[in-house]
Amino acid sequence: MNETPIIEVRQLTKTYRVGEVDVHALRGVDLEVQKGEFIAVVGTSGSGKSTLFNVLGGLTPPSTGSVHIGGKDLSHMTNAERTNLRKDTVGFVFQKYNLLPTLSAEDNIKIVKYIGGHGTDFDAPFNEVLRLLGIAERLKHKPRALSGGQQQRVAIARAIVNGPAILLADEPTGNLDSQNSAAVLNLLKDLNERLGQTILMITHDEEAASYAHRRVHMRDGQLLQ
Ligand SMILES: Nc1ncnc2c1ncn2[C@@H]1O[C@H](COP(=O)(O)OP(=O)(O)OP(=O)(O)O)[C@@H](O)[C@H]1O
Repeated sequence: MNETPIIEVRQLTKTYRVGEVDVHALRGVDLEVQKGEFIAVVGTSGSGKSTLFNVLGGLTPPSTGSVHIGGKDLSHMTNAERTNLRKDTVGFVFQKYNLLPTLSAEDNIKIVKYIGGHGTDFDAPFNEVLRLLGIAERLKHKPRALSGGQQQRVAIARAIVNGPAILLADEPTGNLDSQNSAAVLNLLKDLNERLGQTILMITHDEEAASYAHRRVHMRDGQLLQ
């Protein structure tokens, strides 16, 4: 028996109105992602990757078509439900790490647990995340004392520490050299293989995409699978 996909996108379109011109960023996208998959969405600049990411994360409303996340129809969600989706179901990682500069690496991760209402109970999964981070000796350091790759790994830990069903990563290695990119991609792979984290990663880098189980190509607002 097939499980319900964790992400199910049907005939999704998104059109932006820019002055007098319609920009068709997504033109009928279909996508199914099963729980535990690690998928790379590859495509050139302007192909619609970030728009897809923003729609999946409930940040941008689609024009037409449907998106189900964890079996729930995004278009039928209230604003409050969409906020909860961003808080509990989807973890985000961006090209820029967006860490708080005055907090240590460890507190950057822990603060999300406080905000998320999960209290101070730092359970086994949290400790496993810290272990997989591979920067145990640097956790007390502020972000500026960490390399870009280390900062991105902290940002990834922060994104998943509340156990989101899906991790959306938009160009997570876009600012990194090849050594730091490999460290970040290996962390994503470990999280997927060891914790079963579902990951959707956007990239224009084929090398980065090779870490995923499956890659789909985006061109002119359409997904070629
Ligand atoms: N907020 C917006 N308003 C108007 N047009 C937009 C907006 N966001 C994206 N677009 C347009 O939609 C198309 C797809 O953009 P999108 O950012 O999704 O592509 P992308 O593949 O993520 O590109 P990049 O790799 O450069 O980030 C482009 O033509 C872009 O100019």
